[in-house]
Amino acid sequence: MSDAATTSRRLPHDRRRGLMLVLSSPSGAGKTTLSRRLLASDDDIALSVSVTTRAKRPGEVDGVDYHFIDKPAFQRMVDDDALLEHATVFENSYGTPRAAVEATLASGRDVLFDIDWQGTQQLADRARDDLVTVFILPPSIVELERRLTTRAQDSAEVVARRMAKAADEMSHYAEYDYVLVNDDVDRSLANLEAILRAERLRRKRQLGLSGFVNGMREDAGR
Ligand SMILES: Nc1ncnc2c1ncn2[C@@H]1O[C@H](COP(=O)(O)OP(=O)(O)OP(=O)(O)O)[C@@H](O)[C@H]1O
Ligand SMILES: Nc1nc2c(ncn2[C@@H]2O[C@H](COP(=O)(O)O)[C@@H](O)[C@H]2O)c(=O)[nH]1
Repeated sequence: MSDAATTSRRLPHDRRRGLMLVLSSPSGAGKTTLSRRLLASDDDIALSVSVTTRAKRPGEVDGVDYHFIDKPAFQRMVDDDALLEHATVFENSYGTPRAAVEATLASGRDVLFDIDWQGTQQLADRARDDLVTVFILPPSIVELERRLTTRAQDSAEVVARRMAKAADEMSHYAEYDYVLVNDDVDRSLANLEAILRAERLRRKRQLGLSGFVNGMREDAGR
């Protein structure tokens, strides 16, 4: 369909307040996999690319997967209040650059976050109304370890450290709006898309509704 045709089908209530969709999980449950699939299928949502002090994994691209920065640069961003939230996870620092998130929301698009429970709590303190939070559980602990191992991007020691923290991470699932058990990727993606579709339709996010309804009432009175 052409742009003009799409535009002409737009109704006044299609103007939306952008939302912030957060995915959290124990390491290896599938956040990155689901994020990539969602971003590929939906043009109205953009990833918040975090800054981190952790080393780049094979295949990761600076500016795409993360902004890889050193500890002094991270501390400067904290001091300048340039991060919406930040946390130490597995002994590395991670944070969400504020400017990019604000620019995306201002352009009318939604923002996707792949962050841990500490960052989610900080975002909730600042913007609960705009936040939709999803916790992703693995089908089992054995499967979680299998996924971390077969991903083959971390040493055995790093995998062991992440497995040791998994139970603690998972204990936060009840703080989230939605929980998905990521057994089958296609099914999880479909469920994530359903959550996003429904959340976009919440009355509080549809900005032009009163003008739209008033216009119809005037038309009906003619
Ligand atoms: N539903 C699934 N079934 C089988 N394998 C999966 C599934 N979802 C993800 N995987 C695989 O599990 C591994 C870990 O997934 P992924 O990197 O997406 O996890 P993550 O939650 O982003 O981890 P981290 O927090 O460490 O970044 C990858 O190799 C991925 O291909
Ligand atoms: N609080 C934040 N947590 C973040 C951010 N970016 C990533 N993360 C979380 O860190 C762990 C480890 O990630 P990995 O890429 O090293 O495997 C994972 O739980 C991420 O969700 C962030 O900006 N803030």
